[in-house]
Amino acid sequence: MSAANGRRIAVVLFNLGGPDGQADVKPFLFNLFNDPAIIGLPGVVRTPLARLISSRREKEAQANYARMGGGSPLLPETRRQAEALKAELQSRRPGDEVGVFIAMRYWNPLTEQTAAEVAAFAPDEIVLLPLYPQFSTTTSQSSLKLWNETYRGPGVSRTVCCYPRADGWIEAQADLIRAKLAEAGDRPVRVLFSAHGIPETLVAKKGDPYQEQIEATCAAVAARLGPIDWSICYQSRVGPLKWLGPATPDAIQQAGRDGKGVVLVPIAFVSEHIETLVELDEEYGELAHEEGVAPYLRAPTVSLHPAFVGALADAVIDGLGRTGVAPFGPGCQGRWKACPCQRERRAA
Ligand SMILES: C=CC1=C(C)c2cc3[nH]c(cc4nc(cc5[nH]c(cc1n2)c(C)c5CCC(=O)O)C(CCC(=O)O)=C4C)c(C)c3C=C
Ligand SMILES: [Fe+2]
Ligand SMILES: [Fe+2]
Repeated sequence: MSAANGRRIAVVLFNLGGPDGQADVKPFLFNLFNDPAIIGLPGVVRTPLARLISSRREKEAQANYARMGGGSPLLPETRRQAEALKAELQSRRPGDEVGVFIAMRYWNPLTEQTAAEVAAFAPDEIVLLPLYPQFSTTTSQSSLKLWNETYRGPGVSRTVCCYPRADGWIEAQADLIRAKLAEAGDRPVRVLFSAHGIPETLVAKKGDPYQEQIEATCAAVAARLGPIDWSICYQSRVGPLKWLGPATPDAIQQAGRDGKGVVLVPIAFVSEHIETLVELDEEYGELAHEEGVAPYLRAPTVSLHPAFVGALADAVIDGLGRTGVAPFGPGCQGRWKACPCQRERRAA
């Protein structure tokens, strides 16, 4: 089926998902820890372990979600981004019929439901677009793998693997940080780019490009800001493995020892949720206060920033323009080392 004057284009946005209410916390955590991309053990061990961890973690996680009204704001935030992207794409391609869908990895709307909705939309073309600027086996690859195993409808698929240095993404970040630097005035501050951590072994043994892409994003944002004091740190550590470091709390303490305030910048998230509103604002805000780190300012996530929405639209249009069966990263569907983005990286 084709739109009257053009093509039917489905854009599928991928994100992690979050519980809608308190009763969803445990099954959401179970889905997360039962993902082989998160716990790389055979199912016979992983599934009971996921049950155990989700039971043990439930109360504490529920208390954290309760601080945001009971559930995660991630889905409503992502819906607003989907609407903004749809409006932008419709204005850029008035002849096409565009549908923007959301597939969450661990909570509703889950991949299976979205795959059925996309199939019913009967697209001519599909662009798979993770809401993770930096590619990781734990996030984008996990979502894309499940999508490719699940979707059985029509349409030619193209994948946007990642966009760690996309112009609009970098500009949106820089713009939001500039506002916080202006708020700091002449008080000395360090810009701390805080990324969600992953276990070190994923980088060392699986060659996960996440850390390298985080570093690429931070360098690009810092370059656009001009001379500033900046460093990178990693938040949200879970479990017994060694994670990427330095840890964000340590970096905040270090800033204090160096006599600096902090502008904290979430650099791997594109919307607000538990990891920004509770962890960065409340938990680390308290730590900064105890450590006498002042000012402690947190840049908002890029959310609906027009430059960011523009970057997503650019990525979709770029993806649509790629021909053949190797668009923007089929390599990222489990074979990301062969992806064009990795070739660009090696050439840089
Ligand atoms: C760049 C984004 C993310 C990476 C990389 C990532 C890896 C990762 N996460 C966990 C464990 C948890 N993550 C949780 C919440 C959460 N994680 C991300 C993003 C990334 N995770 C987001 C956007 C969210 C928020 C969802 C929401 O509900 O608002 C949680 C649940 C919260 C908690 O209990 O702390 C867990 C657990 C691991 C183990 C991992 C890599 C191995
Ligand atoms: Fe996470
Ligand atoms: Fe790629």
